[in-house]
Amino acid sequence: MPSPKARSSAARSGSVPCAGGNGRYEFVSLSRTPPPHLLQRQGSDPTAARLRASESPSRRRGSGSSTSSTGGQQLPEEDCMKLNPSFIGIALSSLLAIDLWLSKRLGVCACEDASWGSVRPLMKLVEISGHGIPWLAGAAYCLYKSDSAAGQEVMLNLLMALVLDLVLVGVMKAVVRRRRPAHNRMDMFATFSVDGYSFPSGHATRAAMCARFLLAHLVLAAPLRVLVLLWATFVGFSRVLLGRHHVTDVTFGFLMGYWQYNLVEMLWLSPVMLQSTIGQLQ
Ligand SMILES: CC(C)=CCC/C(C)=C/CC/C(C)=C/COP(=O)(O)O
Repeated sequence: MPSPKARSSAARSGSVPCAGGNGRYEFVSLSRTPPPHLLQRQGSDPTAARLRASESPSRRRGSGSSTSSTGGQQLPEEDCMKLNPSFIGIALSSLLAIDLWLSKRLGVCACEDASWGSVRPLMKLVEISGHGIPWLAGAAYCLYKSDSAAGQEVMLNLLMALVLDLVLVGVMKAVVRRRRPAHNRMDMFATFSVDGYSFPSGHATRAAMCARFLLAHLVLAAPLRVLVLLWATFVGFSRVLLGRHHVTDVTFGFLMGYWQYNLVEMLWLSPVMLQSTIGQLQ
């Protein structure tokens, strides 16, 4: 990406971005002699060289070398890279900047002194409602108490889904290693070491996956179904309000949790498998 310095000096000298020898953009002065590689291709006519500069990058590709020359000066490859932002690179950096800015602005319960600090205890209750321990304990208890084969099957698969979620999120966090927002206070209860990382939000994956699971396997009245959806949304949103996560951590977490439910359906433990598992335990 062109540095502000590069941009301002380019503006002063009337330079324009143009193609380097390897199809990347360099800054070339319109008022000075064009670089030799442009002159080589166009003879000694600077106007023709300027016209070539507006060609599509794909047409220029393939004529490259590992260094590029500007005004007769050899520039190392890395210097040219700084002047050659790709569209995806710019889009990602912009998204990241918006994400950081928005997450900071929305972290209104990040501490007691924050603008909505008084509702922090309530947000922490929402946090506990989406924590792994109550869900694992609840599913294990329901499995133990269930006296129908269908109920046992559903609860065993919910347990399997919760463990799968912990593993997949743990692996993802360990690979991506994104730090939590700077304004987060690390006062969460019962965390693994990978929970020091931010991407994706484990609460968001669990909320999305469990909401889909409950809606698919429990017979619930319409108001309860709405409540489940509202709960899942609120768990995700509360992560940003508490300052625990960036907006993108939660958005990706929701998508990952939604997809994880598909995986659970694919890996669904059947009654036959259940019988043999119970038989082995007895
Ligand atoms: C039985 C057993 C080993 C349970 C472990 C449950 C546990 C400690 C889950 C971690 C839940 C947690 C704090 C996730 C972090 O969520 P984020 O939304 O902050 O990523």
